[in-house]
Amino acid sequence: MSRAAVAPKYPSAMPAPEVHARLTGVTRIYGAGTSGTKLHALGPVDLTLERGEFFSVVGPSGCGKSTLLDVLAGLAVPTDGTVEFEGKAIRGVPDGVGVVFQEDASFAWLTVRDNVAFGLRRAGVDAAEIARRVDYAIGFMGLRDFANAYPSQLSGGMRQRVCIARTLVLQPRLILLDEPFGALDQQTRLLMGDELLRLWRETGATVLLITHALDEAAMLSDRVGVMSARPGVFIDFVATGWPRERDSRIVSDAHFGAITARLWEKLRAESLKSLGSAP
Ligand SMILES: Nc1ncnc2c1ncn2[C@@H]1O[C@H](COP(=O)(O)OP(=O)(O)OP(=O)(O)O)[C@@H](O)[C@H]1O
Repeated sequence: MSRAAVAPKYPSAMPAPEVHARLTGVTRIYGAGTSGTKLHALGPVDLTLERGEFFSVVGPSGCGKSTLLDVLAGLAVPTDGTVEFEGKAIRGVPDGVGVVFQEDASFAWLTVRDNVAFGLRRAGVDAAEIARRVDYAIGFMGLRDFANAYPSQLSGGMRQRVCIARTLVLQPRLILLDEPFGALDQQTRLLMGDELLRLWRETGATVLLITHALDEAAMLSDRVGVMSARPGVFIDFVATGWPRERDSRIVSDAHFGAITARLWEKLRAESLKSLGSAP
């Protein structure tokens, strides 16, 4: 056997990456099993998320990104293939997985504090523990002064902070975000990106972010997966090489431009396909 074949892939001082979630041969066909119209939305997709990595997905509109997230969240069952989280097949929403959606999903009739406490109350967590976790999440997301406000009294960015705090309070080990900042203006989006990086660093959670914004993907991620036009499959994986300590100031780094250029090069052709135009 050659030396190269037996050499360890990682130096002994550096632990090998641990698989946190894995999709193998996952497809999703809407309407499968019925006599009506079938729509092949996704796959086959193979994807491995390492524990603690920040992974983003970009792809043309309608290519199956949200479907991919739904499958990982246990909200949709794949037509084919397997989905694992922490070594176990996913059936239903797994404990330890938190989801943040694009739309403002805060409850208008509850205060910020009650919004954040909602999931814990439903789960029957005791009152002292709820108070402790809610205080932490509200403080972490900079919402302390708004704890007794209602969502209608907050800006879009603050409401999305409430939604993130509501997920954070559940102490997820895998956080799935579907276009969480899509409705926000550019400056707020970049600053919310900084908040998300801080949350990722401090919790050690694995993050999967779906975004249309290439700058967001390039700035936030350790790795970006580019999907094809529907049915979405991964056509490229781009490792950004950023240090763990990073923030939105890296948008002025020359390397940032190189990453977004590569993402756009791949995405442009696929987006034209999904619009029905020639590249
Ligand atoms: N419940 C459903 N039933 C039938 N078709 C669906 C359903 N949900 C999504 N689709 C279709 O599946 C395809 C993929 O949808 P999906 O929302 O996953 O894509 P996406 O990449 O997240 O889209 P966008 O970028 O516009 O948010 C689309 O053609 C969509 O119309």
